[in-house]
Amino acid sequence: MVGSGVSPSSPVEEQPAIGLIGMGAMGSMYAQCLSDAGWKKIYVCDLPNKYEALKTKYENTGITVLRDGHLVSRVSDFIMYSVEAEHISRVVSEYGSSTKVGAIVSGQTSVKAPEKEAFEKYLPQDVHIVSCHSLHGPSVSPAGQPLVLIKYRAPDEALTLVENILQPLGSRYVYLSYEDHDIVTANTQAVTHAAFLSMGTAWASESSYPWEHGYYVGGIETVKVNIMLRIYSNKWHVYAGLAILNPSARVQIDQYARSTTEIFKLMLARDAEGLRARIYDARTRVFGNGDGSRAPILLSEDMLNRFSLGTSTPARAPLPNSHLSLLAMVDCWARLEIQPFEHLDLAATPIFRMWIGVAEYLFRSQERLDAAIDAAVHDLAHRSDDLEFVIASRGWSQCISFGNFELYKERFMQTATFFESRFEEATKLGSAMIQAIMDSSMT
Ligand SMILES: NC(=O)C1=CN([C@@H]2O[C@H](COP(=O)(O)OP(=O)(O)OC[C@H]3O[C@@H](n4cnc5c(N)ncnc54)[C@H](OP(=O)(O)O)[C@@H]3O)[C@@H](O)[C@H]2O)C=CC1
Ligand SMILES: O=C(O)C(=O)Cc1ccc(O)cc1
Repeated sequence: MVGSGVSPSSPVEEQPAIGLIGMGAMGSMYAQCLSDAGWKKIYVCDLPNKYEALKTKYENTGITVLRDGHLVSRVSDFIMYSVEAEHISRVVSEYGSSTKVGAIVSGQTSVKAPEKEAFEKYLPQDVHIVSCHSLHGPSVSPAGQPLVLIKYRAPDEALTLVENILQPLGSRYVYLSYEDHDIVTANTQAVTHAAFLSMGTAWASESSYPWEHGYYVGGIETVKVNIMLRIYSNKWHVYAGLAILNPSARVQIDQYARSTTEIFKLMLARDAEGLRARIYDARTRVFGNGDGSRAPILLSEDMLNRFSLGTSTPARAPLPNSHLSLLAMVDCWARLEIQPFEHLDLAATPIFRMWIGVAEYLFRSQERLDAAIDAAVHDLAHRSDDLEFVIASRGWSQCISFGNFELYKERFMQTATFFESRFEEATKLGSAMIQAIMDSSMT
């Protein structure tokens, strides 16, 4: 194995050859970052039909484009597969046998059960496995974000070498097993995405960009809109993979739909006391008695207002909102006995961090929570949105339970197409909002 103490300033002949298979959003972000830092031997490929285009793109850079994963695997000391989780088995079965003897193999997939199976099945015994997962999207700066490392079949020096190779990302290493990775990411990502996917589907079903008409503008509404758009502007397969292939995810997404529906039934029955009891109970289970020792994630509503799409300030005082998506989220965490704050410091993605922040903002204020419960039972302004939301969350849960990628893609793309014209602005604002919240939570 290449000396594990190397750095980008080591002489070229001592540097490890780094191979990246899959040059989509994550693969190219890694290639650029590692090359910028000074790693000199970077070999990349995507599907052979993209060879010429990639070659042109990386001409005169330190990044060498090869025609396929065989060529990358046979020359590289560290190889990362950055391909769709749905395809990881097929891709590793194709190139795995070309892996250089003694190399370290890694994967970037968001769900590890299929990756682990593929590596065990198709990699030769004389190569090491140290996997990884950046817990953020490709348009977020990796600096300070969690980067999961999984030492599965490898000596300590192999882990040290991977740590050194990835050091230029500036990410914070989180060490997990393959199994714990999937439990943690189901708790943090899968169910969070279900909430935002459902918001998007609900608004698209009403053919509405509500923030352009003065609704869902300002404060936590801004977070809902920006993150929903951010998710729909990402690749559908990322969300499909981590929801459908993660063994723990389905149960949670099913519970989210159940919580949404049951709360909505209490609303329809005008059962204020039943709803209040259920929501207060969920609050105690998730937030405890609120000793106030942790600073809130969302520092101020004013700060969030800066990132509103459409109008920068609400056109009118916000209408009372049941915040059904949030009542259901906390209810769901409570019923699954998930303690979201335990994941916050260890392995929170930016989106999960903001989602807990929004839940906390609502649930840690008696006044805001009571206003939401009152609105849920007595106010009809959001009732039709809430109805669409219930249908959407049930639909997403059912779709994921079928395990059908094509169906998932159809649903996702139908909503994404509706919002597509708003993605550019939303991505800029969303990234700035995430950065502001990350900065404020690090100071
Ligand atoms: N995007 C995100 O926010 C994050 C994604 N991830 C994970 O990283 C992985 C990659 O995601 P991302 O980069 O966003 O997805 P992309 O779709 O942008 O990139 C995947 C790339 O791999 C290519 N590919 C497929 N098969 C092969 C093959 N046999 N040989 C070489 N290349 C191949 C794909 O080609 P084609 O499109 O033609 O199939 C595509 O260009 C996924 O597993 C995802 O879950 C992890 C963290 C964040
Ligand atoms: O922050 C999120 O949850 C995102 O949506 C971005 C993302 C998507 C997939 C990952 O594996 C990691 C991060």
